[in-house]
Amino acid sequence: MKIGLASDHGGYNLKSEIIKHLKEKGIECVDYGPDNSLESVDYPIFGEKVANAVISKKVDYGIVCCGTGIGISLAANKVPGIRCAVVSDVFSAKMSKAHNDANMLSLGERVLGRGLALEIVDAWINTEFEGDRHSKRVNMIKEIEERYNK
Ligand SMILES: O=C[C@H](O)[C@H](O)[C@H](O)COP(=O)(O)O
Repeated sequence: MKIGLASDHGGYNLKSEIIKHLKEKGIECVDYGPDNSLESVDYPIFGEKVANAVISKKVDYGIVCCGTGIGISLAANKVPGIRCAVVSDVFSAKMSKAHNDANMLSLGERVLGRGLALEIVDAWINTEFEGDRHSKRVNMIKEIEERYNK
């Protein structure tokens, strides 16, 4: 499994912790920036970078972090085909994969402690999409996207 990650300054430290954690598990990580936490940067740039990497299949999944996880997920979700879930608990992390086939996860460094954030990441990467009735609903989301992207 190959995961693309990015953040803004508000999520930089959490992103770094997640990369360290995933690498310890032998999971390949591609860091789409930023390279340091000192500079204030704009989260849409980094949300789009990872979303693009997911859609173009450079990576299998994306994980992004900002202060709340909200702004960077909103940006990522503008890329057609992206289903980026902002998650703050383990149950929602599992469901975002099992039912919604989320291909990106977004976390808020100013919301979550390190321990919970890493548990969320583990739950998310270890959960599979269940398909079945959920496939129909995910396809309905794609159809909405197609209607508005003409
Ligand atoms: O949704 C947006 C994120 O939480 C940003 O990380 C946050 O808005 C950045 O705020 P500031 O520029 O005040 O650090």
